[in-house]
Amino acid sequence: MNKQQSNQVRIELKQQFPLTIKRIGINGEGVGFFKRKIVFVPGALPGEEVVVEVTKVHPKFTEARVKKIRKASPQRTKAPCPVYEQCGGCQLQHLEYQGQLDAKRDILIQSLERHTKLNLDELDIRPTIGMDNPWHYRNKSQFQVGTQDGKAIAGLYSMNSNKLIDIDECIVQHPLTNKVTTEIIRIINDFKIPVYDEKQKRQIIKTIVTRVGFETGQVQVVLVTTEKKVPQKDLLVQEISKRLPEVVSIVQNINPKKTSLIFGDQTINLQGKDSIKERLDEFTYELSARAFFQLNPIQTSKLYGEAKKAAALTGNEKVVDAYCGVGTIGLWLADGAKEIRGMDVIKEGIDDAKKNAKASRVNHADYYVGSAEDLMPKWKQEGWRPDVVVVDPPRVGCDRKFLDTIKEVKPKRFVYVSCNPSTLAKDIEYLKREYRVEYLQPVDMFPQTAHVEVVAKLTLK
Ligand SMILES: C[S@@+](CC[C@H](N)C(=O)[O-])C[C@H]1O[C@@H](n2cnc3c(N)ncnc32)[C@H](O)[C@@H]1O
Repeated sequence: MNKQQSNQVRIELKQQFPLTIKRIGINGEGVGFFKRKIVFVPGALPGEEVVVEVTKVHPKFTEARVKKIRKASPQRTKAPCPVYEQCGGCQLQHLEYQGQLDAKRDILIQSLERHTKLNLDELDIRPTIGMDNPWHYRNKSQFQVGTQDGKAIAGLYSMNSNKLIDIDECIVQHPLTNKVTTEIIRIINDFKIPVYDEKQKRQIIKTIVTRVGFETGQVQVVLVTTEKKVPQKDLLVQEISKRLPEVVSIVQNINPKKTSLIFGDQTINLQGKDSIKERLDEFTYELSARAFFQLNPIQTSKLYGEAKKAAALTGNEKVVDAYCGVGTIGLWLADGAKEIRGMDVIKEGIDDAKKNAKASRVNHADYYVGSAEDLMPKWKQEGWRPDVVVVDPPRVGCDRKFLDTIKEVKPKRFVYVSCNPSTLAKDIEYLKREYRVEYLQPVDMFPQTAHVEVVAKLTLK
């Protein structure tokens, strides 16, 4: 069948057909082709032969669900989480761990195929670095608060509906985050503290965020609320301190907006410190509520180790730690660098970064509040040029203005730590005239999910 004919193939809603699954797609779904049209099937695995039913038809792709598995993958396994199907927070629990690691490398390959013109046969794309025990790895939970049968609950909104799934034992979370959230909900119910304002028809306590220091055992609780005033706030704080001695910091963050962003701009200390401490190898980090910190501390050491390897410092380099958060990567690289400059848009993160450098006796690192796209051109204009640049941007990738400055400043090495292979691929493509990709190293920061983290080493041509 030629291409024109294949485009004329009509796929109808509820239509059923057999499908062989070829790959895992970027969102963790199985990917197959029906008469050359791409079909996404959540829950299906590579190598499987399934019968699917079409659930949605789009101009360029089709969504379908598994009706029957005719031939199952030998890597299919039973997902241990009781709310796996409803929750949607994890996408790959039904795939054995080695299969997940392979799938993540393949997702990276798919992104490079899609967004670059690189010859993939010539690229060194390494096997994904996994975890020994890929459970209970998350140091932070962000559970939404709601009500069910008149009682407060905390959990995640289902991927496919607006329903809040009550979660009291999430198996990818550190047990302390589960314990703390469950106990706070118990306190709210014990004292009948309202989480929803019936009159105003709005949520009062929106989200309970807990972050634990794996090495220190310290826990911070952030109560995200729509306004400053919360009924029985003092009682709630007092009970949390009484029942949960591991909680060393309780803060309130006010976010009146209805957005997907958890935090608003205002944070108030309610009890204890403003931050908690965490240790990774020999470094101690101070973490404020809004400051970014990697979610999987065990893999973070491996990730930063890879960043350090790729930076290949000799002691003489001026290094930029762009999108630095609390300064973690820069500190990791500090003993090999002559000078380090880091920047981040979150002021609390930069405040923490300065404290962290001081605590680690690193005197040759400076941290600045501001965006990478504003500060890099400014430094260039002032005549300050780095030899090595490490970036770790959010999912949207690097700003073009920042990458344009990199092309002009021409650091010898550009180390790209990425949490989104699509934007990584686009940015690599944008830099390809100036930079050669030496290798790409995926690291599994989020077992059981389809998220892929990669360290890419680029060198100046
Ligand atoms: C993925 S985190 C990386 C943080 C840090 N490197 C680490 O490993 O913990 C991305 C960071 O980029 C910051 N950020 C977002 N947009 C930025 C921008 N345009 N310029 C600088 N930093 C930015 C965020 O505040 C966040 O701390």
